[in-house]
Amino acid sequence: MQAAQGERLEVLLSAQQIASRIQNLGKRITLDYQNKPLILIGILKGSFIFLADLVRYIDLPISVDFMALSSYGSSTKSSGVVRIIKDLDHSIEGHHVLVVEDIVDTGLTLNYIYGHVKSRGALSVKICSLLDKPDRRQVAVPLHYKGFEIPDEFVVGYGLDVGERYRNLPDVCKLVRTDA
Ligand SMILES: O=P(O)(O)OC[C@H]1O[C@H](OP(=O)(O)OP(=O)(O)O)[C@H](O)[C@@H]1O
Ligand code: HPA
Repeated sequence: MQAAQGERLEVLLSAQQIASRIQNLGKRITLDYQNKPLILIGILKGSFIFLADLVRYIDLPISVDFMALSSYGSSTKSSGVVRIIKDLDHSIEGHHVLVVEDIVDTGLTLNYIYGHVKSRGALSVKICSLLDKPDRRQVAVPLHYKGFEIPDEFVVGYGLDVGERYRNLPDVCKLVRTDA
C-alpha cells in the first residue's frame, strides 16, 4: 500500500509471519480451554483483524463480544482514565474470558479493561495481545498469550492505525516520518 505524503512504511512483521504465529496461539488456546465455556472479548477498534483471524484457529464452541473505550480529556491516554463507549452485550458470569487486544503499549488501556472485566463475575480472565511493546510500559499487565514482542516504534497495519489510516495493511509496519 502506498504511504501518505511525509510517511514511509517499513514491514516489521509480514502477513505470513503473523498468520503462522496466530495459528500457534489458536492451537494453544484450543488446548487450554477444553470443556470450558469461553468468551473472547475484542477491544475495538484495533483488535478487529486479529480477533477475526484468531477465532478461526480456535477449535472450540466459543462466543465473541466487543468493548470500545475512549480516553477522557485532552491528555488522551496518558492519564489512564478511560470511558466505556461500548460495553459487553452479554453477561460473562459463569464463563472464562479471554480479552483480545492488538497491542499493549503503556498498559493503561488493558489495566483498566482487566479490572473492569474481572469485576463482572467471570470464572477466569486472561489476556491475549498480538503485540507487546515492553519498553513503553507504565503499568504491569499480565499477558497470558502474546504474539510478538516489538521495539519501541510506532506501528500500523493489521488493525493498528494512525489517525484511522493503515488499519487495512496486511503486514505490521513501522511508520517512518519523512518530513521531519
Ligand atoms: O497500552 P496502551 O498505551 O493503553 O495502548 C494500547 C491501546 O491503544 C490502541 O487503541 P486506541 O486507543 O488507539 O484505539 P483503537 O484501537 O480504536 O485504534 C490499541 O488498540 C490499544 O487498545
Ligand atoms: O504503535 C502503535 N500503533 C498504533 N496504535 C498504538 N497504540 C499504542 N501503541 C500504538
